[in-house]
Amino acid sequence: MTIPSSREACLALDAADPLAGFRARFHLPAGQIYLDGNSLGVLPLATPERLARVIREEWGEGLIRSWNSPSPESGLGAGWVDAPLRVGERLAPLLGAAPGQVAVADSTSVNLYKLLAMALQLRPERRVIVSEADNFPTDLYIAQGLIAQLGGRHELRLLPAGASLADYRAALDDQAAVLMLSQVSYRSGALHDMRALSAAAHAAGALTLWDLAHSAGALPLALDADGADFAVGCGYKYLNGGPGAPAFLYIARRWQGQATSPLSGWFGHAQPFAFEPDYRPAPDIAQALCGTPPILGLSALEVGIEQFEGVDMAQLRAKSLALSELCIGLVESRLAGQGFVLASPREAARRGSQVCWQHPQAWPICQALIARGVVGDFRAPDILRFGFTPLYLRHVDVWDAVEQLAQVMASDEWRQARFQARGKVT
Ligand SMILES: Cc1ncc(COP(=O)(O)O)c(C=O)c1O
Ligand SMILES: Nc1c(O)cccc1C(=O)C[C@H](N)C(=O)O
Repeated sequence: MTIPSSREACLALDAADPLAGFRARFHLPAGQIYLDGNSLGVLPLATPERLARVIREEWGEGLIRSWNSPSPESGLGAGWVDAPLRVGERLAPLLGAAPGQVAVADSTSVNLYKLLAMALQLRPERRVIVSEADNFPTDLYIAQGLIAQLGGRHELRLLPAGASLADYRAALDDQAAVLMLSQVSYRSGALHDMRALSAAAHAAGALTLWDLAHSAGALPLALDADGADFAVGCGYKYLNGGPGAPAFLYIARRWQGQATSPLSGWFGHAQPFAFEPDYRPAPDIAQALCGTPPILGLSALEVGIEQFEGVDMAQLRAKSLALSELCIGLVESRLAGQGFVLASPREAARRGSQVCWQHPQAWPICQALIARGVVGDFRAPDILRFGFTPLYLRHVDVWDAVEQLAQVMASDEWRQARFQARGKVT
């Protein structure tokens, strides 16, 4: 891609952008360039009204009857009880999943726990979970905790970030039960080849569990076609479901009914409202549910997912890469010699939707940028991270953000930020 050489050239790209119209669907705070949608997505304009309706009408008026399916006679019933599967069904096309394989529930961490335990049940003779040392900590902590609960007979085998397909093939021996990876690295934005790694895992007799926290809504996904066995992901990042939005989980149809969630709550029962004393697992994806669904969070997430209606995911991917290429090109040309080292893969096809820079002063630079209204984030020890959300970011935003970065470096602002308190979220 040729990097636009002026702000006007960026504006021209925005004018020709087929996704430009989607920006109007979101509330974007004035005076900010938000490059953190990979941590917490922005507010869809339709969300407050939808939540107000759910609160006033479904909760306020319908009360307990809102759990039931809508009734034409009484006008009551909001189908709350079906919300985890209904919203899962709406999300499924974005994940490349045929119907009946996606549910929305719990947090990503809890879903990892449930699905990792299920995957291990399906490989009872095997003892190894293969993953990446730089995986998001919660993924590793969940695996460590589960291993301890299972009596310490399993092992977490971690490959370094950047390990090749050949390295994974070598690690996937006859003891490997599960390959558990984040498809896009939260730290570097590196993108794993799901199809090739799933095939490698299957060739070794192992299953796959993919964390799609930084993939869902950020790039086209094809869980079914790529042979994924299990997957989880966050609702509050690129899906714009709001802070603490419920997470999602995917279980390939071939494994449904073959393994049981270790959290055998009543919503995963074959007939929750039969109130039987003994647990009888639902035969389908509902088995991975546990307790009462958080209706307000689910309603907000449903609105977030609706914003993708009419979005061509190939166009979204093309724009995501154009924005990240623009960031790389501009930083490298305008800030050459100022200590910024690209920490994301240079090859576009190997990147998710973020660009990360290693810099010894990444933290104060990040703070100085935030003070100027350019909100990216810092990841210890020395990573400055910019997330690109193609539905609401423009080329000109990238241009302006790099301009601000250049001004931060030219001034002494970042030196002042250095002496402020550390330990905040960004
Ligand atoms: C790859 C990945 N997995 C999981 C999580 C978070 O999981 P949870 O929503 O359970 O906090 C994050 C970010 O917080 C993440 O980046
Ligand atoms: N989940 C988060 C939270 O509860 C508070 C602050 C940030 C987050 C994040 O999403 C971190 C994120 N997973 C990351 O990629 O760094």
